[in-house]
Amino acid sequence: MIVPEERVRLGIIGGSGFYDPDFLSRTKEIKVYTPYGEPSDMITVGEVEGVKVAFIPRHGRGHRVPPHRINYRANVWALHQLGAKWVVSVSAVGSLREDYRPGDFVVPDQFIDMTKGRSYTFFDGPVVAHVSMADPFCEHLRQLLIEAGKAMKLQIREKGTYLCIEGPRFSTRAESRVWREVFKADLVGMTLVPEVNLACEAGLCYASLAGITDYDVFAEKPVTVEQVENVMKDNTQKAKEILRVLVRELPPEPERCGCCASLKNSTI
Ligand SMILES: CSC[C@H]1O[C@H](OP(=O)(O)O)[C@H](O)[C@@H]1O
Ligand SMILES: Nc1ncnc2[nH]cnc12
Repeated sequence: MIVPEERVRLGIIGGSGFYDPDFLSRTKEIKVYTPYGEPSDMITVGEVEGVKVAFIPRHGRGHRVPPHRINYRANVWALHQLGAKWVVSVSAVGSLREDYRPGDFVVPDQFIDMTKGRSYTFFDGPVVAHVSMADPFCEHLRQLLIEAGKAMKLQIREKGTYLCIEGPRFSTRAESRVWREVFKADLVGMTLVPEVNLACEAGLCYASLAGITDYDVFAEKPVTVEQVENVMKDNTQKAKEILRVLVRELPPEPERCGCCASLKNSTI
């Protein structure tokens, strides 16, 4: 195995519309080899406010990789290999409630998994692990993201349940009704799972920064890619600014959270 020399504090996974590492300075592109195959793209290592950061666009540059074909294991493994202890995952999501509006940000605190057949674990045997997912996100990192958003006077929602569908199609009206009324989810997207599970297994402090682009299919006009793209550009610029404010407060090592210890007592 080739272990990269670069060491970073923070890993950033860019979602739809977030492919350009232009918010980093002193950049270098590196190829990271993993036991799980190729990450979605080359990884850009650079600095934000003097802090070393690694950036990977989840769908690859130019959005070549659909949500169900993303090599989540390789992406998470690559960031872990680069020494990232903190990972922020940026996503475009649909809203399932009127008061969470396009242009708002949400830092989810829960998720529901409706995906169908992805590679969910690094522990495929003979070592078997069952990590706790009761509180799936790093609370420390969540709070730092919320504070960064508030400092920028953005509408940033402190809680939300992200329901992850398999995609690549959007939900039917009947499905969307179930997500809202039966499951009481707040957001819908296609990429959080299994990224979040894998980050937990890798002992990373992981949080999601979800930018709302649409009202899914319960609004008068159901969501389209065009609609997502219109809002996404603005959300991406705001997300980059939130990240810039975040790194100023990001400690070198996580201290007051349990996520990094989640593998303890999880293996059989
Ligand atoms: C282009 S709309 C659907 C697409 O956008 C979201 O991706 P990401 O979470 O990477 O921002 C959604 O999950 C779908 O993959
Ligand atoms: N309505 C929606 N459903 C699933 N993924 C999305 N990404 C952005 N909007 C979405």
